[in-house]
Amino acid sequence: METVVDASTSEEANGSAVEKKPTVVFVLGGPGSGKGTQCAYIVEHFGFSHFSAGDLLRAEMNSGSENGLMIRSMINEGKIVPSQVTVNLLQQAMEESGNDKFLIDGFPRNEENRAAFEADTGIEPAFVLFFDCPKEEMERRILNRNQGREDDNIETARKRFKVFLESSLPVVEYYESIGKLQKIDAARAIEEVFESVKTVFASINEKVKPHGRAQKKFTLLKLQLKWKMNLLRNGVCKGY
Ligand SMILES: Nc1ncnc2c1ncn2[C@@H]1O[C@H](COP(=O)(O)OP(=O)(O)OP(=O)(O)O)[C@@H](O)[C@H]1O
Ligand SMILES: Nc1ccn([C@@H]2O[C@H](COP(=O)(O)O)[C@@H](O)[C@H]2O)c(=O)n1
Ligand SMILES: [Mg+2]
Repeated sequence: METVVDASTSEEANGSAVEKKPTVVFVLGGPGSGKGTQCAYIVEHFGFSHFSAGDLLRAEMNSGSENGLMIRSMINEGKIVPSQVTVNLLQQAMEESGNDKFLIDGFPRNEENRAAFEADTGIEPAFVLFFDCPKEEMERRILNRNQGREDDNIETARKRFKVFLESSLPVVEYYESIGKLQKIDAARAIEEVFESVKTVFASINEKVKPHGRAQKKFTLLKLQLKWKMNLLRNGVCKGY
């Protein structure tokens, strides 16, 4: 298993140890783009714990909790559940896992999600994976998924896609603007997509190995410049 080192943490300042925060990678992409599928492979290869915000919400919905009815109605309408509910579920799952490396899948879904997670945990993602897939392919995948999800029908899928465009893409664009976005072409076969994912994790590992503060800053600036050049050349998504 390969390891991934967080650029922002395991460093010593003035001889004293700085508190080591967990490494968090946000995994974003439209409904059905393949986030959960790829996360399972990443867990196997890179030792992360995987938490899907949607899965946590569905478990909470089925647990008979006081938020259950509200969550069911939001999910069936493709709407985004208030951040405090989702952030609490994520924080609890992270604490209970005993791990310090997390793939947070399907989160942050909007600016409110992003700000609430940062305010409550003090954690910023090491980087953000974005699975870029055309709408027609995502629709096909959702309608063929067959996992008994109440929201896997054409009507709700279209609502989810609209919410993705209006609320989630701006968050993707935000991470692009600060040089943290790693865009993956998700329209290919599962194995091909994972080859690209592996390259991202391996190259991040190589580039953020702990070294001097000045060298680290220089490396990050170089990376940001490279990502920005790529994004300028390719645009942020498949032109939804
Ligand atoms: N690259 C791929 N090619 C073809 N089918 C795929 C690919 N990746 C995933 N799938 C299939 O598409 C469906 C959706 O994948 P997955 O559940 O991973 O998407 P997701 O992004 O997590 O969706 P959601 O946002 O709705 O949770 C699944 O049935 C999965 O097996
Ligand atoms: N941050 C989030 C994530 C999900 N939801 C709700 O769950 C639904 C399903 O999410 P998937 O990632 O499993 O597709 C989604 O449509 C939302 O209703 C949320 O509110 N907040
Ligand atoms: Mg999923």
